Amino acid sequence: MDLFESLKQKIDGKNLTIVFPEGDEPRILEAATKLNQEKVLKPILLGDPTAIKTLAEDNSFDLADIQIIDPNAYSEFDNMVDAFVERRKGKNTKEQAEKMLQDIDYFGTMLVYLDKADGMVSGAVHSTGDTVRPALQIVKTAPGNSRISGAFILQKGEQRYLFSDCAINIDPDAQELGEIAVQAAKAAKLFDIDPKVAMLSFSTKGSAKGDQVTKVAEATKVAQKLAPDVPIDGELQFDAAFVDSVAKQKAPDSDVAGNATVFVFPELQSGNIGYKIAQRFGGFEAVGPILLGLAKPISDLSRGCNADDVYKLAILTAAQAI
Ligand SMILES: CC(C)(COP(=O)(O)OP(=O)(O)OC[C@H]1O[C@@H](n2cnc3c(N)ncnc32)[C@H](O)[C@@H]1OP(=O)(O)O)[C@@H](O)C(=O)NCCC(=O)NCCS
Ligand SMILES: CC(=O)OP(=O)(O)O
Repeated sequence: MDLFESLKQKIDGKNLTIVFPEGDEPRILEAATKLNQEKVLKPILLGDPTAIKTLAEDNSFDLADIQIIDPNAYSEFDNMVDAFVERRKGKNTKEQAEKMLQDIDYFGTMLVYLDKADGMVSGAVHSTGDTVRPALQIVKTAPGNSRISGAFILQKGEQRYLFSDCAINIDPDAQELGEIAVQAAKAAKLFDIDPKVAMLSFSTKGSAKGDQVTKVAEATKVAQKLAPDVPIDGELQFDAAFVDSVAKQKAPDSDVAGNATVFVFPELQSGNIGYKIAQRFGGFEAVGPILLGLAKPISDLSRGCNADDVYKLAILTAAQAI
C-alpha cells in the first residue's frame, strides 16, 4: 500500500491537531484545506484571521471549520510566557520571552510543548535554523537521544529509501554520526522501510585514506554497537551501497552493499546536496526533513516545497505523534 495511505489509516479517527505557523502562505492553506476536507487531521493556522480568510477566498480554498489562532490576540499569552521562562531555566528573561514569542515559530512550538497541538509543520517560508531552533530550545530531545537529525524519505514507484542527515548537523563527529545512523534506522521502520544502513563516504572499505574516511569507519562501529540487530556497514561509496554489481566488486562480504535502503551521509553538505540531486535529477519524491530524536513531532519544510509536500509532511508528522 502507498506509504501515505497507510499512515492515513494509522492516524484515522485520532483527531490529531497539527499547527501551521505560516498560516498566511498559499501552499499551507491549500494543504490544510485538503487535510481538513479529508478529515485526516485537524489543522490549526497561525496568523491574522482576516488576512488568512481573504487569502483563502482569493485562492478558492474552503477553510470551513479550520481553527485560526491570532498570536497577537491570544488570551493565554501570559501563561505561555511564564511556561517558556520556566522551560528555559534562566536562559531567557520574561522580557526576552515576550519578544521571542512574537515569532510564530516560537509561538507554534509552545502550542506543541503545552499539548495544545500534537505537532507542528513550518519552514515553507522560514529557514531551517529559524524553524528548528525553537524546537531545540523548548521541546528538546526525546529520552535516549543526545541530538536531533533531519531525514528525508525518497520515493519513486515501488522504490523507497531514507536519507540522513540532510538538514541539521553541519559536521558531526564519529560518535554523533553513529547516533544519527541509529536514529535513521529506527525511523525507517516507522515508514515501512526495512533498514539496511550504508555509512557513505568517497571510500569503500579502505580504498581511500584520510580523516574523513576514518570518521565514517569509526561512526560505523559506533552505530553497529548501538544497534547490533540492524545491518549497518561502511564506509561505502554510494555506488557500492546501491548497485549490486559494484558491491560485488568493491565490498563482496558486506551484508548491506548493493542492498542499502538507508543512506547516512558523512556531513551536511553532502546530505543536503545528495537528497536534492535525487529529487531534482533522479525524479524521486523527497518528503522531509523529518526531524528525528525530538521529544515531540515538529517538521521543517524545504522552502522549495509545494502544497502536496506540505500535505504529506503533515501526515508524517501526525503519524509520529501516536
Ligand atoms: C540546527 C541549528 C539551527 C542549531 O544551531 P544554533 O541555533 O546555532 O544552536 P545553538 O548552538 O545556539 O543551540 C541552541 C539550542 O539547540 C540545542 N542544539 C543545537 N543543535 C542541536 C542538535 N543537533 N540536537 C539537539 N539539540 C541541539 C543546543 O543545545 C541549544 O540548547 P539550549 O539553548 O537549551 O542550550 C544549526 O545546527 C544549523 O543551522 N544547522 C543547519 C541547518 C540548515 O541550514 N540546514 C540546511 C537546510 S535543511
Ligand atoms: C531541507 C532544506 O534544504 O531546506 P531549505 O530548502 O528550506 O533550505
